[in-house]
Amino acid sequence: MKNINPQSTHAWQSLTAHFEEMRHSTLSDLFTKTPERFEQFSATFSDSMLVDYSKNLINEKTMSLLLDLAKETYLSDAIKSMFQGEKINRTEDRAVLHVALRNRSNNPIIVDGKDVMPDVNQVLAQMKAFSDKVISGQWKGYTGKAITDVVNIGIGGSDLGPLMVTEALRPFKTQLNMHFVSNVDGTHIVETLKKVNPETTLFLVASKTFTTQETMTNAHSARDWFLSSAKDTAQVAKHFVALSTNAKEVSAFGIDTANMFEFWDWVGGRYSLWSAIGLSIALSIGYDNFEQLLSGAHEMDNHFANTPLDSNLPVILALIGIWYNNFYGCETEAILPYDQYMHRFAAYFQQGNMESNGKSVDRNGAEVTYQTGPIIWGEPGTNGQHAFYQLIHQGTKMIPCDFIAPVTTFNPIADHHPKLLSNFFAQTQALAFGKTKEQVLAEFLKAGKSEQSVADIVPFKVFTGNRPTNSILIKSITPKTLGSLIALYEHKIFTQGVILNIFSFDQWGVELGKQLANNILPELSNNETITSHDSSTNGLINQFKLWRKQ
Ligand SMILES: O=P(O)(O)OC[C@H]1O[C@](O)(CO)[C@@H](O)[C@@H]1O
Repeated sequence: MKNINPQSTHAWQSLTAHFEEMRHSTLSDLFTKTPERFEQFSATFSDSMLVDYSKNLINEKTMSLLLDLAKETYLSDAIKSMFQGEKINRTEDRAVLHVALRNRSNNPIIVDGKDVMPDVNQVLAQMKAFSDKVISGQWKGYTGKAITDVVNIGIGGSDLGPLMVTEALRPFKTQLNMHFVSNVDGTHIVETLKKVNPETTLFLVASKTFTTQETMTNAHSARDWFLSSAKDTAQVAKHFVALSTNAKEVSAFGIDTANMFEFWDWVGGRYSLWSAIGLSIALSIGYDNFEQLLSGAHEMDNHFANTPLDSNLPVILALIGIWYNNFYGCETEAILPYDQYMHRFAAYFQQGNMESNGKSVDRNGAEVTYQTGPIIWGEPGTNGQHAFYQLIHQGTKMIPCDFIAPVTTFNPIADHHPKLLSNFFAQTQALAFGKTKEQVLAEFLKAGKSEQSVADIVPFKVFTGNRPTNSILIKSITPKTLGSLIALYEHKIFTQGVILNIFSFDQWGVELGKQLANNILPELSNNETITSHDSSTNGLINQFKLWRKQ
């Protein structure tokens, strides 16, 4: 990967000038000028997904300059480097190969002179055999009963992905009850253990490093709880398996490495749901459905790797994101799924995007002089409409939004789905075109009010519009289409990282807090007054100690 400062490119200079032309354009004007705008700025993927990006503040020139930016920053070469297993995660000296985990065409991918595919396929076979056994009831607990409940203990990428997918694919569920414990707050594990029976519960200890404080603390508490019933450490093997890259720590914890599902350092935590970390997904929806998820992602991988940049969906979405982030000065992006099952989708990509592109040092080690990754947030529609959409519609900030909705529902009760979808369609329309003062007034006049009597209220009812959105319409949320959708967002993040000249696959920013917490933890074990920190930290710790004593 070449380390090009995006601001040094011709395209960046041209985009800066072009922004001055565009900043006063409105979506209404853009749509009026080009009636075929939808055809021009939308595309379908695999006959199951429609991406409409026409309600953005872009024209042909914008897209052409953004594509120049992608070319000048050697995006195509970077995509090749990732798929070929080059060590593009340079600060950790690792390849970035979540694409190998779902490489259903099985073509060799070489890392350090070795094809990784045989190992990938071997772990998939192990996951299939294990999940089949547990789902069929063949795998027995220590009293001979079949497993009814699965508790995934993990955090960050070892939690958010499996949790999001198992929720999104609930209509495909097996009979197993799934639970996810992530927080080191004892409440999380305690409340979960209240719901399960040690005789019929399987714990998946999911941790790439197997050293993460939260996960190891929860795993030890789960094991203690289990042993208080089973009374025999030999029974742990029937109830605890590990999903990890660290065989040494797995054995040290007391899990037989025969019950370990391996993955590799070239799988980033936040890109790991496709790996052994996805075992909870395979248990929740069955292995065949898990494989469909991989296939959907693989299809998007092929699209990303082989499609020219100007019709490459992850690239297009990434470029539009850069347009708002770096030229319009938007700080956040909202992801708004109109699908209750997808209620963790935004939270998942909050980690995906913010841990990947929340960097301020470029690939040369210099401080950046431009904005990098956006703040990601969101909630499902229609709930968000009754909470924060007020600010999106009429606030002072421009918040580009992605609206996502399925055409069909798994719960076709009464007219819920048409109502849901009418909101999905209406919201992007309202955001784009707003309501003028004249329209507000006309409505009042039609209702028999005089212009004079409503003059005071009119300004509050005006919607400026011009608020950009993408709409992603999906035939149905299935394992396959969800796989494609996740991969679409993953590659969008990759593309933005390449263009913004940052390393998207490390996460040094999480280390300092961990280190300082490790320093503070022993200080909490006694009642001595602390003086070694700044006055705020000392004050907080000492008040904690005082109130704890009372
Ligand atoms: O799987 P592990 O090693 O327990 O790490 C969990 C999470 O912690 C992080 O390293 C930092 O928060 C994430 O990147 C990762 O997903």
